[in-house]
Amino acid sequence: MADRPLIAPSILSADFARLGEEIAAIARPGETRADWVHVDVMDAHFVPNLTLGLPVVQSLIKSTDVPLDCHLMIDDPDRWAIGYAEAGAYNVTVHVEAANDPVMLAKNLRAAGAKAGLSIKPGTPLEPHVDTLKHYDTLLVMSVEPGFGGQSFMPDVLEKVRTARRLVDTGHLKLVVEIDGGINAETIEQAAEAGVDCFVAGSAVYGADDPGRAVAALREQAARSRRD
Ligand SMILES: O=C(CO)[C@@H](O)[C@H](O)COP(=O)(O)O
Repeated sequence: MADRPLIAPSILSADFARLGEEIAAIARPGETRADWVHVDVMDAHFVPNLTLGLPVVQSLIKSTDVPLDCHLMIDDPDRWAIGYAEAGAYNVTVHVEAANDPVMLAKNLRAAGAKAGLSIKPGTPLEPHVDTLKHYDTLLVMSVEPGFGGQSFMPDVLEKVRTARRLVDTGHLKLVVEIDGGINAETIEQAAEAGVDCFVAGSAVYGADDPGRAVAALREQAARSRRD
């Protein structure tokens, strides 16, 4: 398990006209600093929303030293994901429902210098992919249907988190278990109890008056609730 809970604010809930400042607000040294910046790339095909792509990510990488956690909600990630790794993204996550050969893609992402992540939608079972988990650095369990921020947390997915936690702990895998969707002061405790390492939070961070303080508060709450 990660030494301390990781908090990854999702810039989907930030002001896109002031992205640099919004990231700077969670990048100052100290407890208010985010561990990763979560970047939701959406193509209006895999999900019914359109956000940003590689040129914006390239600019963000130049503008911050907080590692970028790129979550690709796009069709054909086998073709597009590598560009994010080559641009210097810290972690590149693709959807198991979208990739043709997610294991090969993970190998290519690692060869390009990035961590490789696999994401699963709420309705996608984990079991068929258990044997492949050793090929990934992160497992992003979606706790809302991907596409939009501000949705309600789906507690049913916690069973998948518990399974993933057990597999990581018993198999000594170096896999960060990440959760995304509806994480806030009310829901983070159950996610932490289930064994999540990294918490993506959009509206709970960027909807707060002080995003940095929200990061610190979420991390503290998760730390109190995690099982060690
Ligand atoms: O990937 C997604 C949505 O598809 C998420 O990253 C959301 O952006 C999280 O936002 P909140 O649910 O925390 O508001």
